Amino acid sequence: MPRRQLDYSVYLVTGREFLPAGKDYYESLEESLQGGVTLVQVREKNADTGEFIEVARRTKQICDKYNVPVLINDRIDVHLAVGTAGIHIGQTDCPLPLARTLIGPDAIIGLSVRNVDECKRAIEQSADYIGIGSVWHTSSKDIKGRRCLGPDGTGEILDLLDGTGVKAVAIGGIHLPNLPQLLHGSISPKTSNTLDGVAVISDIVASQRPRESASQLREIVDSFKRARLNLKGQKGVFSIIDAVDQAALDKEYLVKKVEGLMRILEQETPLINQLTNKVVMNDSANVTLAVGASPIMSTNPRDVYDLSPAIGACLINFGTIDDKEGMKVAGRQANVNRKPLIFDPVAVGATSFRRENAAELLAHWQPTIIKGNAAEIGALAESTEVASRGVDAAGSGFKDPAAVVKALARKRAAIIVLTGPTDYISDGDRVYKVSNGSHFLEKITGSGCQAGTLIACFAAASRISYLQNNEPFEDDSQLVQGDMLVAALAGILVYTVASEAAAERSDVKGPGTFRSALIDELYNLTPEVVRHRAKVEIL
Ligand SMILES: Nc1ncnc2c1ncn2[C@@H]1O[C@H](COP(=O)(O)OP(=O)(O)OP(=O)(O)O)[C@@H](O)[C@H]1O
Ligand SMILES: Cc1ncsc1CCO
Repeated sequence: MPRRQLDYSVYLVTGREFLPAGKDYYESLEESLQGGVTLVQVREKNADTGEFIEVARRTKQICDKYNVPVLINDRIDVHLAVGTAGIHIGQTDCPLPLARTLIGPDAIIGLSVRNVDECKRAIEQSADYIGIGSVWHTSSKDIKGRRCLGPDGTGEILDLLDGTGVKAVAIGGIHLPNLPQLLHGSISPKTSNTLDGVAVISDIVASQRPRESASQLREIVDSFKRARLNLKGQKGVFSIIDAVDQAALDKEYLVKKVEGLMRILEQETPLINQLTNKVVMNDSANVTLAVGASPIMSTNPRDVYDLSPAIGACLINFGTIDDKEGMKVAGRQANVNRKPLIFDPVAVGATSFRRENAAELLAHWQPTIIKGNAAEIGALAESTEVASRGVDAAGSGFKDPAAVVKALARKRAAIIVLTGPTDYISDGDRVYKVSNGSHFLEKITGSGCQAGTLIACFAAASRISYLQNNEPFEDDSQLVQGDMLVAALAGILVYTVASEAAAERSDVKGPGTFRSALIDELYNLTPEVVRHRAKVEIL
């Protein structure tokens, strides 16, 4: 008989030590079940055997009322005494094959895994599920300086589970604000496998209102699962639903969408917060104004926190890495407030300092769109095909740029924009190729940074378009609402088309006059000119 299937969506791990003062454990447990907890693990680190059995027995009694299964942390004897659904063991607890012989074929066994090797062993030993962690630092477990996996490390492990039937939950530092980031950011790069649920302790146990806490977590997990079902198969991260899908493959349709977004920017003037480098700050603010949006270059952690609810999108460009704390807060708040977050990892491949900073930021928040030149995208993709020369890329580029952007989009669960004489944009499913632009863009500093700024402006417009029209799009659990693939295309197209118009002007004599002509042409650009000049291919 196959073992019972559990619903891992919101997996509560108990911890009486985290209860708020005056809150009773059983009362808190019952409220959390009413809020939608789907599975409970009784974890007692300090109780003696008799007390553990008593807590487990009463926990099971309450969970039975809600038809929610109970697992026991570590202690096979307690599981056998109480007759729970199974056990959860760690790497240093009773070995899984021995545990299986002791508890029989019908009970569930879950195993904690911290890396790919432990996951492979868990599959070999036929664990029913694995608990992947720690995803982030947490006060409830001593992880002794071990590196946290982050959403992408979690995704690498999920790749191994595809087709095995082994289920997976993530654990460690998971809270309501970072839950969407985790769910989306951990979609596995090769097989698009996803978490079956998340294990939480303090968000529920330490809450004065565990019912609300559990129900908010449940809502996010449920809507994420619905969205994945809607995406059917191997679609990209931000794929739109089938009705629009065919149309999205049509160049005319895309250009029309870009035109619509240009109008929205003019009408709505979204505020774009840009944590960017000292070299380009002024030009970036001016191109923002030229397309109708409103720039603010705020970097102070408190300030970016307060601004986040009011902005249309946030750009993080670490060209001069001056404000890392501000970048952390701004990115995290963009995720919390579901605002598009555009990451421009300037010269990330050039130094280990930059690589480490990019890794730290990417473990802290989930970008919506990542934009870079060939060296930057190559560094993030861990490819050695393109070297960097400071902030520029050296050499002729990738042999198969479309494959690079597609794979990285899947790995990072973000839209990827690769700039250069030809630009490639992908959501992990489709790839758009844009052949507009001017060689003068290579002769002014920060053209890539300005392209990133414009992508942020159009991401804000795309979100507004979604909110205004309730456009048919993927489920509400998406980290950011609106078609971010079209937004990225719009930013690149508008910038490169305006650069062509600027380069053709008779008063443009070189990079200096080109630089100011470019701002004028962005300001004067009409949707009709974009339509006329657009060189977009759908690969
Ligand atoms: N030779 C070219 N012909 C046409 N367009 C170009 C050319 N080189 C760059 N571009 C365009 O310029 C913009 C910036 O791309 P690029 O790859 O040069 O960025 P970058 O190296 O990050 O720049 P920076 O470091 O100066 O910010 C993109 O929109 C790209 O399409
Ligand atoms: C030149 C330069 N140095 C750091 S950032 C920057 C702008 C182009 O990326």
